[in-house]
Amino acid sequence: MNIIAPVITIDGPSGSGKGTVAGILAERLGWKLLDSGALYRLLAFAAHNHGVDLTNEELLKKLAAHLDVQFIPATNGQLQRIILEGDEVSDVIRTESVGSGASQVAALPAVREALLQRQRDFLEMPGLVADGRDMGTVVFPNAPLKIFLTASAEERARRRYLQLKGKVEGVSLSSLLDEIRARDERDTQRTVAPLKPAADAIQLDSTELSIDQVLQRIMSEIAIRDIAG
Ligand SMILES: Nc1ncnc2c1ncn2[C@@H]1O[C@H](COP(=O)(O)OP(=O)(O)O)[C@@H](O)[C@H]1O
Ligand SMILES: Nc1ccn([C@H]2C[C@H](O)[C@@H](COP(=O)(O)OP(=O)(O)O)O2)c(=O)n1
Repeated sequence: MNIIAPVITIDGPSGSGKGTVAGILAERLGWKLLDSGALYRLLAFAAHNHGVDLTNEELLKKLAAHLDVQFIPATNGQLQRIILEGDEVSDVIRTESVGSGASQVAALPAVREALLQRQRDFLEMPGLVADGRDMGTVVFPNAPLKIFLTASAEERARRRYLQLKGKVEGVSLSSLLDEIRARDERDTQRTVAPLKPAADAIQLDSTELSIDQVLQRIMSEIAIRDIAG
């Protein structure tokens, strides 16, 4: 019998806490993790390295189909590691400039199409936690639990600022807020797979919630649905 593994999708805008919450949930449940944004970031980063213009849909589609990438799962409190063409790129793909490039290539339909099956291939027993923009709407529309995580743009910029301060030079709260707003605009306005809650998603505003409180809310939704065994 072919048993389909359950998926929990966590979609939402930049800085809402998706990656943090998805990583902790996957570890807690012993499930696989799909950080779909990393795929778009890797593509933008690889395009830059190979001198491919971020508007060249044909070449980006080919690059996306052949991306040589390895995700090494988190263990014992160590974060997931990402290897691109043999080099560790876990940190360098997290800058706001790579995020902005990711958002540009992500608006191209041929790129999304090229990455679709690669994302679905992450699904395996006992389950998958998938974070991104279109996990609940396009990639895993039958997921038994869909979360749409938000927070005010000001709070998301503040979180990013705290995260990057001391690690990245010249980071400023006001430019982060501008960049976050520009990315929100591009991600929600694009015609293909725009950022929006699935009709059956649970919307969670984390502006006033701690990471633990967000996790508690999601754990109670998992318990209600009895999806984690
Ligand atoms: N509820 C929260 N309260 C305060 N800080 C948070 C919360 N959720 C996440 N963070 C912090 O905000 C930053 C961005 O979170 P992240 O998970 O990368 O967001 P996303 O994946 O949605 O872009 C991280 O430093 C994270 O620790
Ligand atoms: N499923 C996804 C995931 C990310 N993207 C695009 C849009 C986002 O602005 C970029 C980067 O996504 P990522 O989740 O890594 O960004 P944040 O951590 O939320 O800042 O990629 C997408 O279009 N679809």
